[in-house]
Amino acid sequence: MSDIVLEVQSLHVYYGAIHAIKGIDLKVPRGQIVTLIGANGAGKTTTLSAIAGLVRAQKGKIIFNGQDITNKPAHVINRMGIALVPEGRRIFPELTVYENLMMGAYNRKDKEGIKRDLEWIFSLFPRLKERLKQLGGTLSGGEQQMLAIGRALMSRPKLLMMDEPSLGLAPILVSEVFEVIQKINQEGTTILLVEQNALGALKVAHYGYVLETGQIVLEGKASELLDNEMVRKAYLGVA
Ligand SMILES: Nc1ncnc2c1ncn2[C@@H]1O[C@H](COP(=O)(O)OP(=O)(O)OP(=O)(O)O)[C@@H](O)[C@H]1O
Repeated sequence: MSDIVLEVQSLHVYYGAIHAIKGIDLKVPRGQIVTLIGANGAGKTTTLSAIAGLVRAQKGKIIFNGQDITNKPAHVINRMGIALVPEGRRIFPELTVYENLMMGAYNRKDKEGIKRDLEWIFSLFPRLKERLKQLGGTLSGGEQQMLAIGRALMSRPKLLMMDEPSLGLAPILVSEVFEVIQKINQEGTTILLVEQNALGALKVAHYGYVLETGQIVLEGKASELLDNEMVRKAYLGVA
């Protein structure tokens, strides 16, 4: 199998007359964390949505594990192994933590595997284990984010996509989220991470793309982007 899990080729997305994505190319190598950074409205969410089959790609191709998944239905793409943790911690507030996690495993039948993965998620997020019977809506913001990530992991994705997982969290939880992202990756999951927190994202990522008004304006190893003058000025707030 190729070393590239995901390849986006010349992707264009329109919302009516708005040309939101203007020919994006990106690659996610197996086993890595790739981050897509950029300001509000740059097109980060739209890119993830197109990959997940939630918005239509008008032009271009999306290749996952060598298969063309462009404009396939979202549930098919999910079943093929791509999970999305959407922006804003969209968990089910009226379901318990356990039920929320099991929603992520809806298309699995391997009971033993599900049990093993639950234990894995508890080792990543011990607080979820303590709150298993609590309703999702009663969790703190940080715990809901952990639950949203845990639920996505319950589908055992080959590619985990996360949209602004650190957004709106207290600083201590922000570093916790980045630590857990790194741990999930070290334990074998390939990750495409969208973030406005460029510093946090570039510190954990292997490779990064900078998106501005629907186009990639810069890409490189994360360590090089951290040293790049344009990135430092525009995204890290340092000279
Ligand atoms: N449903 C929609 N209908 C019309 N325009 C949209 C829609 N969603 C996004 N857009 C526009 O597409 C562009 C890209 O938006 P997108 O949400 O992908 O950016 P983003 O980088 O993810 O920003 P954010 O962090 O705010 O989500 C913006 O100009 C936005 O206004």
